[in-house]
Amino acid sequence: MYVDLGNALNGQPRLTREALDRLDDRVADAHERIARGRADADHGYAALNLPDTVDADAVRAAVADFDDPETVLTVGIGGSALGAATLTEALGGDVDHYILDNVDPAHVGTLLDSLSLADTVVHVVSRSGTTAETLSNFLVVREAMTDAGVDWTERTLVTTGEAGNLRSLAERHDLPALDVPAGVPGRFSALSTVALPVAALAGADIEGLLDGARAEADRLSGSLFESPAYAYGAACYALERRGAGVNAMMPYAESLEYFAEWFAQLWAESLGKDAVGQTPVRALGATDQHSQLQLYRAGPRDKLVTLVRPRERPEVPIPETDLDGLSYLGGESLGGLLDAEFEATEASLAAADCPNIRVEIDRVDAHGIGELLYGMEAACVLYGELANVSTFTQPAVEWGKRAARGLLGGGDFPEADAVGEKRELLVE
Ligand SMILES: O=P(O)(O)OC[C@H]1O[C@H](O)[C@H](O)[C@@H](O)[C@@H]1O
Repeated sequence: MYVDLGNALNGQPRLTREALDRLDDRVADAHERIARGRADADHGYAALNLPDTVDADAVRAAVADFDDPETVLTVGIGGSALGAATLTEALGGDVDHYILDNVDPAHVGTLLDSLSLADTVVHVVSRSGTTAETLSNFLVVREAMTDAGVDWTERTLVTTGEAGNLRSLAERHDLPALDVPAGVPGRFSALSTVALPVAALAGADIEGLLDGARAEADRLSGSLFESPAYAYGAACYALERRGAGVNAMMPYAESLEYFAEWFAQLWAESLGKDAVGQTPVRALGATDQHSQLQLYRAGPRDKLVTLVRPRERPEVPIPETDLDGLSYLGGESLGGLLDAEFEATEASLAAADCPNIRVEIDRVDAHGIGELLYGMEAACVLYGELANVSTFTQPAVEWGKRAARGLLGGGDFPEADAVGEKRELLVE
C-alpha cells in the first residue's frame, strides 16, 4: 500500500509537516504499545497477527465438502458480513455471493425466491452467536431450504465463537463449524475464518491475501514516515484534532465499493468514543464526483477526502469516433479516463485547500486487497492509540442491541425502558 500525504498538508483544516514530525514521537510510543499487545495476543491487537495465525488449510478443509456451489449466501451482519462482501466484490471468483444482513422482509423474501437453494452454500457467521438479525435470518433461510426439499444441514457452514446460540445449533445438528479466532473483534476479522471461507469457495488466492497483509504488517515501524498504514492513521488523527471530523472514503474502482462500506464500520465503531472520532462517509469515484464532490470542495471545512486507486487496471480502449467534440476520448482507455478523473478530483480539492490523501495498491488482486485491509486495520489501531480510546469495544452499539432485545421480550434490559420515553412532535 502506498500513502501520499502531500495534499493533506497546509489545507483547511491545517496540518503542517512540522506537526507530523512532532506527532512521530507519539507514533513511536503507540507502535510499542501495539507491538506489546500483539506479542501478548491481547484482545483486538491479536487481529494484527492474523496473517501468521490464520490456518488457511483449515478454512479450505471446511469448505472442501461443498462441491462447486453456484451461490454462497453469507448470513451475518456488520463485521460478520462486510469483510466477506469486500473480498468477493474485489476478487470475483467462481460463485455468486449474496449477503443477508438486514432483516427487511421484502428483501429477504425476494432474495430467497431468486436463489436455487439446492445449489447454495449458506455460511452463517456470528462472533457472539446471539445477534438477533443473523439468527432470525438463518431460521428463515433454513425453513426456506426445508420447504424447497433441500437438507439444510448438508448446505450450511457456521463460523462462531466458543459459546452462544449459534454454537449450540451447530453442535445439535453436527454442522461443520469454524471458530472466530480469539481476540479478534468482528470488524477486524476479514482475514480470518469469518470471511476467508467464501473467498475459498470462490477460488480466491487466500495465500496472496495473507501475503499482502503480511507485507503491510512488516512495514509497521516506530515512524509514520516508514509505514504507510501508520502514515494514514496518524494523518487522519491529526486532521481530526484540527477539525476534519469527516473522512470521505472514495475508492476509484467499482470493485472497492464494499471496501468503503467495510471501512465505515471499522472507523466508526472503533474510533467513535468519548466525543472523538471521524465520521466515515462512503463515496465512489468517479460516480460521486457528479454528486457529492460539490460539498467536499465547497462545503464546511470539516473534511478529509481519501482517494483510493489501483496503479494498474484492466485495459478497455475507448473506440475512436469522428465526432469532433469527442475525438479527445478516442484512443484513450476507460482506465485512463478514470485515472484522469482521480487526479483531477485530487487537484480540484487541493486547489480549494481541502485536505486529501492518496492511497494506492498495485492492483485490485489478492495481494493488494490483503495490503489494503490490513493497512486500514493497523491505521485504525494506531489512531485509537493516539486518541486514547478503547478501539476494540462498541458500547454504544451494544446499548441499542439490548434495548431491541428487551423490546422483543428476550430478557430484562433496562435500556428497553427508554423506548417508552420517546419524545414526539408529530406533524401529519
Ligand atoms: O458477529 P456478531 O456477534 O453477530 O456481531 C455482528 C456485529 O454486531 C454488533 O452490532 C457489533 O457492534 C459489530 O461489531 C458486529 O460486527
